[in-house]
Amino acid sequence: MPEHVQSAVSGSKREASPAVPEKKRAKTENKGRGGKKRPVRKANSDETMLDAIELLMRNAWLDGHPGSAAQTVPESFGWTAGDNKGETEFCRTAPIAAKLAGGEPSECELEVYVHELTERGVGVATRESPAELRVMAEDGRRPWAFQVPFTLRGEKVRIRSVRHEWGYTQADLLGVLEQSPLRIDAPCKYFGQCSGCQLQHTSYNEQLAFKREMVSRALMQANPLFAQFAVAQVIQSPLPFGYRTKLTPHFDIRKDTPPDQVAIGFAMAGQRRVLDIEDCMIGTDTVRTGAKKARDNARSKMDTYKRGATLLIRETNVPKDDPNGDVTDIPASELVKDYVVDHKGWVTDVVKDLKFRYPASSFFQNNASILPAFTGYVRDELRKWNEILSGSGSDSSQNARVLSHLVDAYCGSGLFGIACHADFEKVVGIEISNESISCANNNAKMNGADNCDFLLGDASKIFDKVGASPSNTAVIIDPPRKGSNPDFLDQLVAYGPRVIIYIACGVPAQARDLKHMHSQGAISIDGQTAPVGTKPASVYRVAGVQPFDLFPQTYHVENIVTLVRED
Ligand SMILES: C[S@@+](CC[C@H](N)C(=O)[O-])C[C@H]1O[C@@H](n2cnc3c(N)ncnc32)[C@H](O)[C@@H]1O
Repeated sequence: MPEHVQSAVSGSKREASPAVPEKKRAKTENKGRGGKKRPVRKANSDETMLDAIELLMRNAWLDGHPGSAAQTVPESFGWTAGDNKGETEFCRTAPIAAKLAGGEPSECELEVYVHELTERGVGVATRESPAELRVMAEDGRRPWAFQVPFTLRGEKVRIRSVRHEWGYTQADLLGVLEQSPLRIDAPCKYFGQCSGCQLQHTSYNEQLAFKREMVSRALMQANPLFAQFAVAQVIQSPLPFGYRTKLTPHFDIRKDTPPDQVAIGFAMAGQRRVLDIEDCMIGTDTVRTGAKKARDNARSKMDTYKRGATLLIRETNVPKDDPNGDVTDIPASELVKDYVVDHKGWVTDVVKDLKFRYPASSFFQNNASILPAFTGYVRDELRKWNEILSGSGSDSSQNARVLSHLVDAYCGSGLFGIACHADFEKVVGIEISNESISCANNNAKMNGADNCDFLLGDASKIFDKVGASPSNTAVIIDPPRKGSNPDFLDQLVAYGPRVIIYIACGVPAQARDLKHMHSQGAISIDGQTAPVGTKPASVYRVAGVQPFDLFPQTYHVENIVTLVRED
């Protein structure tokens, strides 16, 4: 393990991130100390840890002992799970964790085996080796689990516990005792301290394999029947480093910190402090140049910023001879890279021969290197199904096509609708942000996509505005990380487009949405649908699951699911 990781992870104190899974809430609601009613906490992403433990319990070693490994900390320990003691947590946590894990309370540092990774790339470890876990399973006992970042399956590591969550203890990695053959030296000197990247300690190929597995796992955890969906190999980013076209370093101005010592960078792993980062390797060359200048500039006028300020550096494309000039009539190929640091500035992104213009502060996909493949996949998937459904084999002329209309729901500034417009008679998009919708319409105009009409509104309001038979319509949905909602999904199924392309940056939410559709009888698996009282208007089969790696070195993955209506 690189020295900087070791020094970074040792001695750190974590901040709390409360997590009380839904099923536990009812039980915990009134259990505060001294009879005080504790507020009900929302379940959050730490549940992925519980999912991972659950998986651990269900795997080969513990087969036959299904169910959550979650255990509550015994009251006799003088501490109730879920309490947040912030920075003083460690001194109380370490002995408790040691005891829960079957050791002596004096063991503040423990040696543990990493068996699994959560979908966030965090190791799930126990004091027991795989062989010992098998014996435990036979005895019907459950292990106490630890969450250890920056580890890999099969590793034996030294940890120090930091704080408890439901059924597990968060820990810091102190050192790797038995190293996985998949471990590599992380290229970035901030890895292990910075919260931005979680996977730099393994090769890019391994990262891709991990992400494919995470997509399968998310689907399977939503519904075990979804294990039957074949998840394709993850399409890799052409740039595993130097890909991010947007960086947002932030800083925390504290009363006693001299301006030249204010940390400007990203959140420290597991803490609410900011780590000073001079250079971020996942940024594009242009963005890194911009970030260095923006840092220097911020330092020189630190007194003008408020606590919690954020810098914004975004790559843009500008006319070569006139960086402030109008890009409208200049071909994409003639634009050159530049950067924007003004939150109120404008950005032009280039995706092959298309240009997209939008305010620097608004949403756009942040890995330009993969966008031609990403948008190309959606376009080709629609073309493929158009040809198959038209029964026209290789005939791709527009007249022969079944799919004449495209709906781009959650369209942002029009990326997918415009990228696919040439294959459709009409494209209608919908988006809730006023600013984005006006960009989408301007972008359509700038790219000669005259058949596009982007409307302002909630995605669920699109279905009466399509103006075409559902049998001639394909729908793209690309909601935010939290996914879509039953209202939209039920209307989608009631409308019944011939093809649905569901693009997701939040794969568990996407899996949950598919689960909802399946529970309504709207997804068939092996020709079978879930038994429901009233049959839905349309039934789909999953015709493709294709992950894309838009965010190398991090645990994030984008996933595209194609659903085709069964007629
Ligand atoms: C992940 S982004 C995708 C944007 C676009 N497809 C792209 O790739 O650039 C999700 C978009 O959904 C929009 N959005 C969020 N909630 C929405 C809703 N209820 N109805 C319509 N759009 C919504 C957001 O403003 C955001 O632009």
